[in-house]
Amino acid sequence: MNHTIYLALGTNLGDRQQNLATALRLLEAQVQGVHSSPIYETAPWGYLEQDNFLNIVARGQTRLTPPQLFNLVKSIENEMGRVKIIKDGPRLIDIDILFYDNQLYNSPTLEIPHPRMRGRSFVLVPLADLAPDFIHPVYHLAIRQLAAETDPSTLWLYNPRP
Ligand SMILES: Nc1ncnc2c1ncn2[C@@H]1O[C@H](COP(=O)(O)OP(=O)(O)OP(=O)(O)O)[C@@H](O)[C@H]1O
Ligand SMILES: Nc1nc2c(c(=O)[nH]1)N=C(CO)CN2
Repeated sequence: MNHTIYLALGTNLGDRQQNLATALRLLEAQVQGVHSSPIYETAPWGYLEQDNFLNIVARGQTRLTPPQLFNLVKSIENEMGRVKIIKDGPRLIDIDILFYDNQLYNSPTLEIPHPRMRGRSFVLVPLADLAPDFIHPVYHLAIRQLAAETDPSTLWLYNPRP
């Protein structure tokens, strides 16, 4: 059975546009029909003394279960040489699982929907580009409403190089 998933990707180290492209290519091994939002340049959230991020949200279909999908995104983060030194600090690539159909999933290492998306413009604005009418299965609000709660001054459309 195919499941519709939404992933949030972020990067603020090295060649950020290339990092997003590499992560999407690696995802495509196990996720079909990958479609991504426009790229946004976003002010750092949390730990502020770091460079701006590029953020996107991607949708796709997969036969993987939630834990298998989690293993895939972690292996891509590791393969791309992520080094994590500071909480909320700089990273080559960060991939969060936002939704898995409209299911709820909870384990000690994985919670779906992602529990920390509310208030994050860098997640909700690109998500609203792909799925404005999707109803969040916990908050019971449309993504466009959740995006409207966030501060739009913290992100800009990024002009990708060709
Ligand atoms: N839906 C989810 N997607 C990704 N990670 C999740 C999810 N739910 C729980 N986690 C857990 O969150 C942990 C912390 O993730 P990570 O190291 O990427 O933190 P972070 O990206 O700095 O913070 P945040 O998760 O708030 O964006 C992961 O190791 C994972 O176990
Ligand atoms: N703008 C922005 N800020 C962040 C991001 C991110 O992806 N974008 N990720 C973080 C760790 O999850 C911490 N802060």
